[in-house]
Amino acid sequence: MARLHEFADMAALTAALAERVAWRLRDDLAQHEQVVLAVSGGKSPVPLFDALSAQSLVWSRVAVTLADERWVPPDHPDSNEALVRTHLLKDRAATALMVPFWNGDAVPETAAPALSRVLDALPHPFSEVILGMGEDGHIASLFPGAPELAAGLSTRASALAVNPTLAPHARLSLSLHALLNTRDIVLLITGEAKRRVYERALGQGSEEELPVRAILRQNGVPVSVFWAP
Ligand SMILES: O=C(O)[C@H](O)[C@@H](O)[C@H](O)[C@H](O)COP(=O)(O)O
Repeated sequence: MARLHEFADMAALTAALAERVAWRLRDDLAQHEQVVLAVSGGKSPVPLFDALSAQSLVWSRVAVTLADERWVPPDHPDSNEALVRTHLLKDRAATALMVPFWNGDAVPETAAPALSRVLDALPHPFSEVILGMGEDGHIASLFPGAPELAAGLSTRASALAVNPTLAPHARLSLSLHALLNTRDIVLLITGEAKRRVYERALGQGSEEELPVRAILRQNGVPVSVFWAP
């Protein structure tokens, strides 16, 4: 069951969420030598990344990885790795370890097995998975209508290639199984349109129609929805 946290604006949301994620990482660092934070790309998390990079914690023991990657090199403007390196792995967080998805292969299909092995070797469960959501209800790169969606929702492999029908770029995404191997999930959404999608996802319908339902309907991992207009 998801818990909704509503804020008056993005500034208030960002401040509260940065404190919360930092608290969780510190708490886990007190008990584990290395902890893992998995983050989504896209526009929504940029202010959060900036705020998080100013948080004081032992970042050298934090591995930062992705929920998904657009299959473009890190010097491409759409690269999620570049977004994370630019906005999160700086200031106090500059010493965090980046675990990228991109390996230079021509297509993500050939990269998925090796990435799954890299991800499986990281400490589990992850400390936190921070997800965004598209207006089509996708999370990570689990897109409605993608030929790989059913596999993404059911495979035990950690990573899979996805070829969205509408969104740009082939992708490499964590599977639902990997997204749920965490102590906590944050779903960060902004604006009225995504709020309506979220409300709709709480109602009846399939996970294939709105993949975000797959995390809202499970009870194994707490999900906190952070929303601002
Ligand atoms: O790389 C990506 O595209 C994502 O990780 C994706 O799942 C993103 O979180 C949503 O599309 C929301 O994106 P915005 O925040 O840009 O709306």
